Amino acid sequence: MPRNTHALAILGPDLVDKLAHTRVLMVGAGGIGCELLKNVVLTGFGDITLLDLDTIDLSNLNRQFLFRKKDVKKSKALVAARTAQAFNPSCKITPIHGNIKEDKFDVPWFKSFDIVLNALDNLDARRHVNKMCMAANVPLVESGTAGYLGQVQPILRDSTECFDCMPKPTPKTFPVCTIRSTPSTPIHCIVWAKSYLLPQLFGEQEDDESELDQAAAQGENATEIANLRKEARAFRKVRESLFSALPEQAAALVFNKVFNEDIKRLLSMADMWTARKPPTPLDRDLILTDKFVPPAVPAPSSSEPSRRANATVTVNGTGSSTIPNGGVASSSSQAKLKDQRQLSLKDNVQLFDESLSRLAARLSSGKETSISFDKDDSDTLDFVTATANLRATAYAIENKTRWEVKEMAGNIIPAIATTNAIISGLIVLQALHILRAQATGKAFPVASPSHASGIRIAGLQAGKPSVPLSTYYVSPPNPSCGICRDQYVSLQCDPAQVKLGELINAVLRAERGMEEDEDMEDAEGEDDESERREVSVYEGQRLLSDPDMDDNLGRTLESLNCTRGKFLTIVDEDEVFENVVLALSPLP
Ligand SMILES: Nc1ncnc2c1ncn2[C@@H]1O[C@H](COP(=O)(O)OP(=O)(O)OP(=O)(O)O)[C@@H](O)[C@H]1O
Ligand SMILES: [Zn+2]
Repeated sequence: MPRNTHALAILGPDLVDKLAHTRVLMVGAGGIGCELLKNVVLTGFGDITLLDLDTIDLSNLNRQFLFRKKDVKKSKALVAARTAQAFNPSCKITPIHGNIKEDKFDVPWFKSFDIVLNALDNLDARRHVNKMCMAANVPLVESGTAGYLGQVQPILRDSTECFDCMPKPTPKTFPVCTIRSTPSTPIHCIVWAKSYLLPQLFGEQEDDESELDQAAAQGENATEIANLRKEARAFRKVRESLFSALPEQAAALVFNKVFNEDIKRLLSMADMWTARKPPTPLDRDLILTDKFVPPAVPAPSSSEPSRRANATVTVNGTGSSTIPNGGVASSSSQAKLKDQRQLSLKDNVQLFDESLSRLAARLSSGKETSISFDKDDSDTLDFVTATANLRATAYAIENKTRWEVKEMAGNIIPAIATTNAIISGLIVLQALHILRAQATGKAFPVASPSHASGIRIAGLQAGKPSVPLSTYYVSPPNPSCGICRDQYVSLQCDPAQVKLGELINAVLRAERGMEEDEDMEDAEGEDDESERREVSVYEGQRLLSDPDMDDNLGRTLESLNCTRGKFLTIVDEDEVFENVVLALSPLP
């Protein structure tokens, strides 16, 4: 039986034939990408370009089934292509180990594909591919998964909204004073450890006054801000001791400043604690000799999940305190996996000491000039776990295991192989719908309340196990979208020769329908034409010229760092004409 018998029966000969000649770009060869490549190859797509910037990590193997242990540290794109090639030797797979944002992947390069399938994990790369597909007018199938949820969105220029038509919610942030002075939940302590303490001790040395200026401008408590400024200055001294004192002394110094003196100082601001429970300074010597009595963690409110409801005392005391699931801290939990073990208060102090000296040694060795949080860097994860828990103890907040801290600090929602597999199947179905519609040569049919058949968003929803799949109508483009409503023009030129002024004149001439020899102006733009439009020119967010700023008009594009792959946006100051976006590409 020929390989495509089933595909022929299901899709029909026309579409099957089209697939063999369809050029598809796949961006990302991770969790979704591996599943998707397998599907795309087995469906019968004939010409696949697969791009990924990363190498294979051990932690990928639980769900990225095109990779084996021997492949760790090799290029994802190359290994995935090699593995999938064996599934269908007649298809051509071109792997590229690179970043999709590189300038060489410009608009003409995107135009060379019939369809683009995204299998990415970050907003930045997704937005970039969206823009390139809008500029090149190539259909895009966008996808994402988070735990048990997933979504596949077809994006078709002029027919559907694009990825950027609606603003995306920004990641949650917390007021500075909550993080720095008045935490009330574990995440507040984790954010403090990861984004404040770790950078203060091991990050780039920069003054954090501007963050405080901003907080003051936003009306946060003025005395508190003044105190935080003092504290920041005191930190510089502590940081120096990390590299001059013996490790044991340095750990004690940092501990006492952060978990004792700073907390005492906060306590002295009585008005802060009239409506909330004051923190308890930690005494290092008492903790290490098992004599410290930590403040009790209040029982969780009834809205907490029930498995926590029988928690009685603190999770972080000495050997005698209980942990939420009823065991005794430290001793009985030692049998558990290291990461999932509930640490005692003393364990946390020891973990603090060890990780602090490991991090200090890394900076002292001179190999690194600064260290920032990375969930896969165990020194930073240990440090954040220990310091977040110590702070939580001082504030009578529940402690977290190293495993939980990793999830919370890394904003990680566990990736589920089955979700990726289902979503990858839906991506191929969406691609087939689009290709079939494309073959008719008419506008894409988009489903709406009055027109049931057509392209839709497909998703995997939570909370309804009986109906896991759902579809949604696609919205039309947002008329004010700055990405898909702009006019894109591919501009082939030699940036070393063309000057910005010449370029603007050429565009304005085109707008007035004039021939080149009708033009009276030169590059430096001694223009005396009253009807000339006033325009501003931007590269990305960077302003290159406007009616009052003509310094750059005589400069070449190259000298302005406007080369292949960059976009120049020409904005009509009178808003009569829509923005024109020039996509710079090389001469043939
Ligand atoms: N700008 C980019 N250019 C090319 N590939 C990218 C870009 N940004 C992300 N990727 C790739 O997209 C893939 C996304 O896959 P996935 O979400 O499974 O992430 P992962 O890095 O494999 O796993 P995890 O993040 O859970 O450790 C990754 O392989 C990543 O390298
Ligand atoms: Zn848009």
